[in-house]
Amino acid sequence: MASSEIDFTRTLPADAGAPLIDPFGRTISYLRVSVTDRCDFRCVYCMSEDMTFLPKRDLLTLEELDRLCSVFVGQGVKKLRITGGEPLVRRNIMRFFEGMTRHLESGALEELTVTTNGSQLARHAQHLADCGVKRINVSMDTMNPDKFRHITRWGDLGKVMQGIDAAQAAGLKVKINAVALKDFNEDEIVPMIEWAHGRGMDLTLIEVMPLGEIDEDRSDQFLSLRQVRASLLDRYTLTDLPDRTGGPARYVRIEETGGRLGFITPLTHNFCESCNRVRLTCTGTLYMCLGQEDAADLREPLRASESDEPVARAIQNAIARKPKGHDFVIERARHGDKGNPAVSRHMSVTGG
Ligand SMILES: Nc1nc2c(ncn2[C@@H]2O[C@H](COP(=O)(O)OP(=O)(O)OP(=O)(O)O)[C@@H](O)[C@H]2O)c(=O)[nH]1
Ligand SMILES: C[S@@+](CC[C@H](N)C(=O)[O-])C[C@H]1O[C@@H](n2cnc3c(N)ncnc32)[C@H](O)[C@@H]1O
Ligand code: SF4
Ligand code: SF4
Repeated sequence: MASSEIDFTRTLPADAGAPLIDPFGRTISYLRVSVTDRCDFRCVYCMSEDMTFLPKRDLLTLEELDRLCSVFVGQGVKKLRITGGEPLVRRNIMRFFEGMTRHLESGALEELTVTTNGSQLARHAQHLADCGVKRINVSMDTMNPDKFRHITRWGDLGKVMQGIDAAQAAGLKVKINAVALKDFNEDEIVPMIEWAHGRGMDLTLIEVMPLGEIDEDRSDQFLSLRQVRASLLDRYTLTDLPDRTGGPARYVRIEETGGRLGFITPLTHNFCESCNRVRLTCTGTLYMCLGQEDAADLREPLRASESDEPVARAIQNAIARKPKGHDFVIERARHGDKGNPAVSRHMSVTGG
């Protein structure tokens, strides 16, 4: 079998079933997988313009990714989010989605989903829906085409909009993610709420996090969502909702629009105590926390044996080292420390 082909006959490992529980008693049921570090955009808060991406030979093949994800599913992972870089630019990525469908069909996996910049969505939306994807997150920080080109360095907002149209036409539930950026989209938050809710989409606002070196100073970008929420109260009635998606967002209902608005505030609100996730990179490195450097190599045990046992054991050992939480320092993000981010890798390595 060619290495890029997926063995659809492979089911869960024989020793499946041992749940992943970390030292703080948190059950790990959510795996975020960055299938590529490459991207067709260069969002200014995420990457520098001149990025060096991994050589292709370092990447896990799609078959290896399939095998690794299947081991996680065998160990109790119920939710899989495919991210990147831009996941939809990875060659033949739809074959990977097709492969994961078997775990949805067996009931072992409850949710298969994707976070995308939307640039390639128009051509993949129907296929994603056919693979059992029900909802997706699309990142979009502005509705102004010129500002969009500026923030992504060269992205085409029209294509993203076509992608969102195609996703909704395919029956996918769409959530829009927008990073709240000082002096950039503060004045667009209300129009984006009206637009998203008018189309039946949730909107989630994200605070900038200090990950990876970029060309700009993050102190110029940081906008506190506490401040945003306070200013929205002048206009809207916000009702706190208990809703949880398995993600870190805290939601409110905006009574005037009837839609949901999420806030992801990793710096000002600590949601680590209920953390349920770990992150796998496209090279098979497992990060036990978005905000820490510690990681475990799963590629070596994966390649060392035909049996899934060594890698299953390596995953258990890694979970036993999962830290309590991140050490993001608000002041560092707010006042800047351009040359010294809290975590040296870019967000695109783990996919957020
Ligand atoms: N600090 C921290 N931030 C996170 C974590 N998970 C997600 N985020 C942030 O949330 C952003 C949006 O994540 P998404 O990929 O849309 O996923 P999500 O919000 O978990 O998705 P839902 O399943 O829709 O709740 C990420 O880019 C990160 O910025 C986490 O575990 N810790
Ligand atoms: C790294 S991207 C990967 C998936 C895809 N390319 C996209 O943009 O949706 C995932 C999310 O991380 C967010 N993100 C990237 N860098 C960030 C940072 N430094 N702080 C906060 N969010 C960031 C993006 O806005 C996006 O919503
Ligand atoms: S946020 Fe997503 S689209 Fe933007 S540069 Fe990072 S990986 Fe690419
Ligand atoms: S920062 Fe780390 S511990 Fe906290 S929610 Fe994110 S991954 Fe979990």
